[in-house]
This record gives sequence, structure tokens and C-alpha cells, in this order.
Amino acid sequence: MQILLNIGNTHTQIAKTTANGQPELLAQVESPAVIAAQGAVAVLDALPAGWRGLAVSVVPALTGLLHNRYGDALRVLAPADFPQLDFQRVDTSTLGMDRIANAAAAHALAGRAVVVVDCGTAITLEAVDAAGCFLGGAILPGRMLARRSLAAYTAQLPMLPLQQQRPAALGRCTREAMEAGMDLGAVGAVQYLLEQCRLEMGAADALCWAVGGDAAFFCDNVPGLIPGPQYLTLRGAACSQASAD
Ligand SMILES: Nc1ncnc2c1ncn2[C@@H]1O[C@H](COP(=O)(O)OP(=O)(O)O)[C@@H](O)[C@H]1O
Ligand SMILES: CC(C)(COP(=O)(O)O)[C@@H](O)C(=O)NCCC(=O)O
Ligand SMILES: [K+]
Repeated sequence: MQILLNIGNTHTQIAKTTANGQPELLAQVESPAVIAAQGAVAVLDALPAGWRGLAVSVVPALTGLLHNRYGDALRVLAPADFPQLDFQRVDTSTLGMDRIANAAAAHALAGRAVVVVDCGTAITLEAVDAAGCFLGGAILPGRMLARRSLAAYTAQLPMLPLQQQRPAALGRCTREAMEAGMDLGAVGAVQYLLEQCRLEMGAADALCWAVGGDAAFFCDNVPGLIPGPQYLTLRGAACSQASAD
């Protein structure tokens, strides 16, 4: 049985590959809370012996814990596992593996120029041209991270919950003003980054796919941004050369 893991800064997704090659989610756990505390993942412990896993991780400490527990059963993917992508334009020594997996899956599934917007802890953009060249992208704070940083690094601003409505720009109290800045600001940032990406790529018709835990909010509010295929990062793991080994 082939297992796929996507270890992000907020969540870790664990899936198995079905007969048609699609990931089927087995569990989603909170990355730091569950893995750091237990040094293990319950669904992996419960699998019949002999499973092999492919992990996309952007949290080295958790990768290390899982490697200690599961050893060679769990293969941690690296840029070299994606020879179908052309990385000439980017520095793969600093690029997050989730972003590489997103690019690989997007290239395989879109078959044309595409920009992935991964709305996770951080929001990332990954631009891939029709030939599979990773052209670059952007990183900005996600909406929850913006809330945490304003609450943690100011004396008077409160921690606000995420909300799904589009706020007005003219906030009339602290909460509304923060929502305007963080949520409408993030919408504006993503919209502008997508415009600029399409310009710099020379692909005005590039697909724009949103994935990740906060994708719905951005699809609702950014013109032209549509939901990308479910579990795109896990699908990327399944597109790796290591998947065929
Ligand atoms: N119910 C929710 N619980 C946690 N995060 C949520 C929820 N709804 C939306 N989010 C947003 O999704 C982000 C987490 O997305 P996810 O794709 O799981 O992140 P990561 O890949 O970084 O682990 C949060 O930071 C937050 O902005
Ligand atoms: C940008 C990220 C923090 C996003 O992680 P996530 O929000 O998905 O947990 C991660 O992709 C990362 O650590 N990247 C390294 C820097 C880079 O991609 O250039
Ligand atoms: K991610």
C-alpha cells in the first residue's frame, strides 16, 4: 500500500493511493500538536506491516521525528524526485517541498500554464508554464497567521477568529478595521500577485487554482481564482519519480 503525507505548518494530511492513483484521505492531524507530542501518527501505526510512504514536508523537526519512528518506510521527497519539472529559473535549495509538489501536480493535471495559490499557514503562489518550467512565485502570511502576529506583537489588538464574509474597507471599530486590513488586504494582495504573475509569465490565460485550508475564502473573493483539484500537494507526491520506484 502506498501512503502519501503532506506535512504542513498547521496540518498533516495522511492519504493512501487508490487504484486509479488518486489520494484517499485517511486522516488530517494538527502538525505540531499531534506529531511533536506523540512522535508518531496513529493511522500509520495502525497500518498493516509493509506499507511504504512518500512525504512532502516543510517542517524539518517533524520530518525528523517521523523518520526516527518509521525509518526507511517513509521516503522524504526532494526536488530531484521531480525530474519532470524544469527548475532552471529557481533556487531549489530554499524552495518548500509543498510548493514543488503543487507545481508537479498542477503541471500534470492542468497541461497548460498555471498558477497555484496555496492558502495555508502561509499563502504561496507557484507559477508553472505549459512546458513544466517552475517560474517562481510569492510567499505571504495566511489570514490566521496575520491574526496571530497582530495579536502577539501589539499591546492592544485582540486575537480574532477567522470569518468567511468579505469585510468592508471602512472598518468602524478595531475588529472591523483589522478584518479589512487582514482579509480584504489578503484578497487584494493575491489578486495583484496573480495579475503580475500572469504578466511576468507572458501567459494572460494561465489557470489560477486555489488549494489549502483557506482556499474557499480566496475563491469567493478573487476574480478568476477557482478551486484547484482536491489534495493537490498529495497528488504532487504521487507524481514524483519516487512513486514509480
Ligand atoms: N477550520 C479551520 N481550522 C484551521 N485553519 C483553517 C480553518 N479554516 C480555514 N483555515 C485556514 O487554513 C490555514 C491552514 O491551511 P492548511 O492548508 O491546513 O495549512 P498548512 O498546509 O500550512 O498546514 C489556517 O492557517 C487558516 O488560515
Ligand atoms: C512557505 C511555506 C512556509 C508554506 O508552508 P505552509 O503554509 O504550507 O505550511 C513553506 O513552503 C516553506 O517553508 N517554504 C520554504 C521557502 C520557499 O518555499 O521558498
Ligand atoms: K501546505
